[in-house]
Amino acid sequence: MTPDRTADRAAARKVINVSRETLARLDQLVFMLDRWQATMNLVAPASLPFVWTRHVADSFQLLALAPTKPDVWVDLGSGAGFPGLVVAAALPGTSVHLVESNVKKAAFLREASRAMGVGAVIHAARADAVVGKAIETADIVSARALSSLSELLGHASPLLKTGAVGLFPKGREVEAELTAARECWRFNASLHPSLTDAEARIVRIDGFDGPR
Ligand SMILES: C[S@@+](CC[C@H](N)C(=O)[O-])C[C@H]1O[C@@H](n2cnc3c(N)ncnc32)[C@H](O)[C@@H]1O
Repeated sequence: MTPDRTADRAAARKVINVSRETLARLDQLVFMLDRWQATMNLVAPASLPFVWTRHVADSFQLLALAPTKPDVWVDLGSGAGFPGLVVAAALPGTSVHLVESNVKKAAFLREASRAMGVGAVIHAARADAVVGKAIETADIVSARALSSLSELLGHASPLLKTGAVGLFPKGREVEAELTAARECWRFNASLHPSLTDAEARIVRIDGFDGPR
């Protein structure tokens, strides 16, 4: 491990307080990401030395905002598995669905899930093709860096309507995104500070009544 990577993993461990087994699964995720990143662009190359804080811990912090022991967690636009594979590593009893439209990234998710031994269900499809269809209900629906909040609510609406809690990490434009989303949708939202980025917030959707 490079000195940067070692220090970054140690910093992330302040947020990621988990069993040895879960940590081993997360180490395996990072190992797989390094291996596949050599031939395809899974995450921004500049973020790789900081993969533990920028991606793993940033994903892990969502767990504190979720109801305890969710049965079903759906992550939309999972990319390299953030936050979906981190959730799957931390919640072995939860059925975790990862929806990713890029077939190469979906192949990575399948291989990484197998290597981690987490058995996440990978859907190589666009969110709209599976949400409300193959996936009818969930306790949690998450998405990081997929689209604007308003579009996210559209993608997640069949699950939010049936009672899922939404967890959506957002950057400094979060207030503007909330204002725009309120023009299209009726929902209750709370904002939570990010433990990994002082300017970021996590939007938690706790009630959703559909379009305006
Ligand atoms: C910017 S990346 C974010 C990946 C990951 N969530 C993260 O935060 O690192 C957005 C991902 O969503 C996928 N994507 C875009 N539109 C999608 C859709 N409608 N349904 C499912 N996945 C989609 C892209 O292929 C890409 O992997």
